[in-house]
Amino acid sequence: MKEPISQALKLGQSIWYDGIRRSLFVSGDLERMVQQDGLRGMTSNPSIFDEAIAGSGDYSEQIAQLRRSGPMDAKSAYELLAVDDIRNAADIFRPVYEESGGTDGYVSMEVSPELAHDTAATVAEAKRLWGTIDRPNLMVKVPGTLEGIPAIQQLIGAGINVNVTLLFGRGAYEEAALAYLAGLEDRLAAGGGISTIASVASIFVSRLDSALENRLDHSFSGKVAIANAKVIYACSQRLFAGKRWDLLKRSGAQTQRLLWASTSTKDPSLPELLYVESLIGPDTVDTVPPATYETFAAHGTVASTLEENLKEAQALLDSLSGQGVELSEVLDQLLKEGVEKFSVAFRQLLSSVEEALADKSERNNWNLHLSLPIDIANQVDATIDEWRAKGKVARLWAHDSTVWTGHGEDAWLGWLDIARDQAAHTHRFEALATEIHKAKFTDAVVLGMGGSSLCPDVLAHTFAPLKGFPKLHVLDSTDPEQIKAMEESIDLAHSLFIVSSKSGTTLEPNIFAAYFYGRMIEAVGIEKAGSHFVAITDPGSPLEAVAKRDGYRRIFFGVPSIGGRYSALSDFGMVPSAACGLDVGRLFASAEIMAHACSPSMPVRDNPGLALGAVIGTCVNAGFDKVTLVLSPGIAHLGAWLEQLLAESTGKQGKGVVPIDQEPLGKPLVYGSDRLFCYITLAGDDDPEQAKKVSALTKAGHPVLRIEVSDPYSLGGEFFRWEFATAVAGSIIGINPFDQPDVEEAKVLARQLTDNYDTEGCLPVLSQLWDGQGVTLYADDRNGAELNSTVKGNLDLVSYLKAHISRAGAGDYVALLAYVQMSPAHQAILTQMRTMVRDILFVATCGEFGPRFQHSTGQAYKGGPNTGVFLQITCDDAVGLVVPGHRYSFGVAKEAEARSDLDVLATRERRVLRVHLGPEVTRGLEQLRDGLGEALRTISLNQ
Ligand SMILES: O=C(CO)[C@@H](O)[C@H](O)[C@H](O)[C@H](O)COP(=O)(O)O
Ligand SMILES: O=C[C@H](O)COP(=O)(O)O
Repeated sequence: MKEPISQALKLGQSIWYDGIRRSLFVSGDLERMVQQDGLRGMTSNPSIFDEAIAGSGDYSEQIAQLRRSGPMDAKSAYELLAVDDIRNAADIFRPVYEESGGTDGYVSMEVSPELAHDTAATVAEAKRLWGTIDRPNLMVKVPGTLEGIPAIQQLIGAGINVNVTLLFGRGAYEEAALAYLAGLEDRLAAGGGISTIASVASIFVSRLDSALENRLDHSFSGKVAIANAKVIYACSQRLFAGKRWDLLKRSGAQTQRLLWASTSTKDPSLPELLYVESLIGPDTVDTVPPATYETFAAHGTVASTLEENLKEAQALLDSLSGQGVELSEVLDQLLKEGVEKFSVAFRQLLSSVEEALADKSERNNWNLHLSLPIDIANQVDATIDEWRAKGKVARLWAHDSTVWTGHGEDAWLGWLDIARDQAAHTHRFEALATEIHKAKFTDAVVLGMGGSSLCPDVLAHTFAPLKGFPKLHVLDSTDPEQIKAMEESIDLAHSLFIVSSKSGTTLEPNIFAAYFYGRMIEAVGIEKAGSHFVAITDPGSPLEAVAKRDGYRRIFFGVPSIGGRYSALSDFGMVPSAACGLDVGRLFASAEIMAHACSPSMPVRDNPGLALGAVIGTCVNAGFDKVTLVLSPGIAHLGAWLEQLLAESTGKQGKGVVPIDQEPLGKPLVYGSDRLFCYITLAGDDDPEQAKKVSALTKAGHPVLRIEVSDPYSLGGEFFRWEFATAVAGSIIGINPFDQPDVEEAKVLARQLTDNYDTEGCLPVLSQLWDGQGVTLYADDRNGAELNSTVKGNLDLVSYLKAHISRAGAGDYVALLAYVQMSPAHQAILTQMRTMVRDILFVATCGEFGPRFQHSTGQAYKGGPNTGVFLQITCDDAVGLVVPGHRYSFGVAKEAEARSDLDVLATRERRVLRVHLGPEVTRGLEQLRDGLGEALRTISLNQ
């Protein structure tokens, strides 16, 4: 038994599970929780069933069967699904029921919330459910409304177990308890036995604090709901004592236990287990939702807390009127809202079932369509079979590092559960959205690199800005022109800066933060500057200290077991999204559905993440390692997130994916046989030209996989699917997908150079390879010697470019790494260069901006297969921008990053040449494009 659960039981409290879904049975998880953890019961409600049925693929198979079996209305279909689950759960809890003599082991199912104000209908419905489910350890849930109370008496009188739900205050509780006693008396009077009748009175805890959050000052935070529960407990002590009760007890009556419901904390500033740990005491039940359950089972603190300070609890409630709060009104309102909330969930649930019955929402292989050469398709099948035979999906979820290399991967799997955990706390994102909305910011700028900025970047480009919320931007370049351009595009005094760095030690976000904090002081004054900043970082990082020192508005924490590129659904991706008004709850819901589809409870063949990962991993091992991303226009920026995830995760030890993003599509003939095309489209965003070209590639026999994303919020699910697939591909390729050794090395080198600049006032002098025609070339000794021996005295730009670029052969790729402003004009020139290279050399091409790519594809360039030919492009900076607190400027920082990049590429024996342009960057790039064109023409003439 889990220690906290067994200790609570010793103190008289049974822990129940506040959740149900089919996968709990299929996976054997529920059985394990009952047998090994010591779980003693389960509750469900309309919201829980809505989440389970509408929010997962668990039921699609059964719904499809129902559809095939003939016309059926949504309510009947829902009931069939729910009844199956409740029966299954009741059977799993049956041994607990038997062994506890009928005090524990119950599973609750609620009557339709639409009947909450109709006594007769509630009684009839409860009796029908009792008969249909036909399990002695069922509890039928009836709300503690005015009309529910007489129904409780009648049902208890009829020998049916009742869970009285939606109780908020002492008055309603008393009514429920008296109805229970009266019901027992009725049954006795009618000659029935009462010893097998059980009942709980469900007191909803957290909702009271949530209702009072904005009405009381901070000193009341997290206290009122607990005091209210204690006052109810004191009342139950009185009701279940004395003459009336003794008589019933002698006839075998069981105490109607108090059950604490709504027990997860909703206010993020409160400890997660506050309500659970504060209400442990005799004759009680605590039903805890999944995320809270796991935390409590793992490290809950158990002490007999319920009976402490009972008198003070009443005094605290009495003091509320002095604060202008009429408690009884709040409690009435909560009941009203509670009924409404369950009714809404129930209606939503029925409409999803209806849709599924009409075949609108059945998930067909999760929109993944494959067109693979037959030998690859066979290998993919064999890989999936091997995963099934070796139970690798379950092992992956169980954090078994031997799925990969057995070197610490288990410590990096926090992303598997993050959607579920976040979904349980959407309240904190709602609070942030309200706060930012009130503050009337016009712009929000994420200052961060790679994994800490790419998810917000995708969402900023996918969703239009929302009225009343700031427009989302991302700054991930030290190019001074780019920083200035960002500053000029926003209204500084009305902007929010989100400094995002997991480690808190990355050079770029730290110097961006220093710069904009200084600018903010100039704009709004030192007192207010901090309120324009938010930090997202891991606990205890240097950035946390800066945020505290500078009085940042909020600090959000990452999860230490989630690496940057897997952090999209953690606060790194979700805080900026919520701040800009996106409905992060919808992103989590879609991610949860996908996570569930990828879980061990689903058939291995239907696992959408495994299928994708198996294709990628198999293709890479078979030499199709240039994973070419083709995205429909509305989600074009997803490519930058995907390339980081794939490249940084798999590109190491000379192996891995080389992602190719934003390369215009060409005719089938211009591609070598090293490509896997991933065509990802957003429904309704089709580009017919693009579709035609992809279809030509498919016909020509190139491997192509296609994914259709139904709407922008489904990106939540895609984030999870691709993370899972990348982890699977990493396992197939045979590397650790969670480290980034070569990125780290370049980061350290760049910091050394900038630190050195602070003491020396300059960077070390570089020796040139060649200088002329307005550009300077640099290379390390090995590359320099190789190029010099090829140009054979023809010392000009075109000859060097030709010598360098012609080193790329079949299976290689050419990467242009430009440390210049990331503007559309520059992007267009790089694209022209890439197209020329691809169409003449038939090799894959990458076009990246530095230093941004160093935190992304940079890992694969340095650590992946040694098939890259790199042309680094740097420039003189027209704008000088000093980094506050340092001697160096942003231009120097960028130069340090370019140098460290070049150094690491050279030490990894890569083919690399640096071209330094003058201060006129666009002209310099055009000159380079023309020179490259000429070089390629002479190569093609010689072919
Ligand atoms: O069965 C019960 C109570 O009887 C529970 O399922 C109860 O409905 C839930 O604890 C609450 O609905 C959860 O409330 P909340 O955490 O969403 O505020
Ligand atoms: O991809 C991650 C980047 O290197 C940024 O790292 P960070 O979040 O620790 O600043």
